[in-house]
Amino acid sequence: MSTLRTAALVGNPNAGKSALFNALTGARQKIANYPGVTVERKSGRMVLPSGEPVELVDLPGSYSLDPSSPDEEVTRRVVMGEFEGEATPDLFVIVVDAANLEQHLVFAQELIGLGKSTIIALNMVDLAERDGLVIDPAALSDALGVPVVPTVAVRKRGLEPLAEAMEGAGSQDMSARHQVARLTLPERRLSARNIAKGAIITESAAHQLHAKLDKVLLHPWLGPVILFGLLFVIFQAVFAWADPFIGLIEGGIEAAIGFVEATMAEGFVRDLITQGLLTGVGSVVVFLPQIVILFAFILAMEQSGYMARAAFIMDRLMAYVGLSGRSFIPLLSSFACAIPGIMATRSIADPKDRLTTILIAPLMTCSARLPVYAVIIGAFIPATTVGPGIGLQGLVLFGLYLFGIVGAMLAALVLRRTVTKGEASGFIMEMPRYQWPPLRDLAIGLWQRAWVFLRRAGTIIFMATVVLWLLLSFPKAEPGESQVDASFAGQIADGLHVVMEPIGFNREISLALVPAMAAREVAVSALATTYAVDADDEDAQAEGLIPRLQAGWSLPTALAFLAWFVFAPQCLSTIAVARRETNGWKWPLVMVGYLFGLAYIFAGITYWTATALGL
Ligand SMILES: Nc1nc2c(ncn2[C@@H]2O[C@H](COP(=O)(O)OP(=O)(O)OP(=O)(O)O)[C@@H](O)[C@H]2O)c(=O)[nH]1
Ligand SMILES: [Mg+2]
Repeated sequence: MSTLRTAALVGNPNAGKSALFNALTGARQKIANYPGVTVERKSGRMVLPSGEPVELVDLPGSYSLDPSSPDEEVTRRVVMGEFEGEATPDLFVIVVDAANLEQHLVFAQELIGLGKSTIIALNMVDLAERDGLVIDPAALSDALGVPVVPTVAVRKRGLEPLAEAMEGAGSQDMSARHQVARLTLPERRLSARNIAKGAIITESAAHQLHAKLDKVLLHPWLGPVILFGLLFVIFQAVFAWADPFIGLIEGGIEAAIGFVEATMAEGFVRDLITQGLLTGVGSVVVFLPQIVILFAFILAMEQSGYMARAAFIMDRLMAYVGLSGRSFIPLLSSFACAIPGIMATRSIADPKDRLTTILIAPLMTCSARLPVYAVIIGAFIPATTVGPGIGLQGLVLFGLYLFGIVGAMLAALVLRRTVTKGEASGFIMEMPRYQWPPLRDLAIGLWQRAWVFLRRAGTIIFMATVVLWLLLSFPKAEPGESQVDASFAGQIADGLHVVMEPIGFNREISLALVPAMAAREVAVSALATTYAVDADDEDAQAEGLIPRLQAGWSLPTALAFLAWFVFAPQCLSTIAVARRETNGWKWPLVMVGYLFGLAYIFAGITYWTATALGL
């Protein structure tokens, strides 16, 4: 009978702990090919061959039990049994990367030296084999005094032997371990080298191709050019490839509106469905294809090992503004959403580096801005080409992303010289090996992103849109009066408009910005709903958002609106996460203040300049 209740996956970053966790528990933790992906303790349930359930804990990667960053602190506390409300795990499953054995054995020995039940998952043996490394698990097990099980987490290989070893780990013979207990760090390094040497049977020079790839991709000027070119292609693709799919979704929504209008009696519920749900929420959902395309690229870059190279390339650039390549990964995650981005800063050791990264993370263009940008670009930027294969719309989108990045870098520069003053810290990150992104993982990752987007559309965006629709629909207008003028929302908009008029925002925009605090995409659904309510007959209603924007907005207004969204912190969840991660209101308030300030100033400058140029 096993008494195993909890087991923890521990080891160096990027060893495949989360991949193993997913394989063993059926969970879907994020995995990616760079160190520092997991920053929190996550637990799940796995079933041993005997049928007994075990709580399995996935931990952030760590190099030692001497934490140097907040995520490593979590690992230390769980391993040492200092984590509140939780006993020390009954069993450690140390995950080591077979192709990086020597390096990973340094921490592994420290863990083994704790004298707890321990087994080793010798993970990534497929990559080791590909590199021409053959490792003898028995020799490794003899040297370390703990069972060693070869695994390939992403192929679900070796899981059964691993589970069996976990089950049998209760009756471990600790006497075999005396040799590794209580070694100092230099001693552990030396013994790691010897143990690795003794366990590796053959080694060939298959590293060559990767070394060549790195020569090109990390080249001092070729590297940045390739990175820049790649990003350029991505934004072209977002517009060029999405069109047919967007057309399909639009057609579907139009058909649904037609169907509802043909089958339902006129009245409150029908208007709510056509104006609020289908027109409002539908105007956001049409951007799903663009989001999927963007993430297909991001996930492929993450999984292939290229992203860590990009961080390395960016390190030099980031040093100019007082940050290090460490901030790159959190900032990059912020392209999906600032919330995981801000969480990912837990892997940054230096507190001031970390704070600066949190404060600038919202300037990275999150996917919630994509619908906002896309709708305005679709309406005001002609779909012409400005060179062979270079579309103007994609170029403008690329420009907006760059604008955000440059804004973030400048903000970092100022912050590092003022409120978060301090020395820039160095950057060390091990480069993961290149590999083809596993298609299955890509598909799962994409599906998760799409699902996050659709769930937002179905919940927060839907709710905010419906509330706005209600405020727009009541009180009812007198004959001859416009419904929007008469409504509560119209009155709120009149008040806000006073503040926003100087930067070229009309009443509809001023109104849309309020519910868009819940989520940026709501700006789009709010505009769609406002115009749908405002339309005096069904023909006008069926017109769609883009023609209405074209008819109602000047180009300077549209450009100012884009500039606003580059900066404005229109997201309550981000503010809440910043509060949690900085333990107080001070920094989130600084963040909100400076971002709204920048948004107002830059929208204004854009508007006045565009007007002066006669656009
Ligand atoms: N080929 C191969 N790739 C693997 C294997 N296990 C994990 N990977 C890949 O290695 C990368 C890192 O995996 P993760 O599970 O995120 O690593 P982790 O140990 O949780 O990393 P941190 O959370 O940063 O500590 C991902 O790209 C995985 O797809 C394996 O056995 N074989
Ligand atoms: Mg992980």
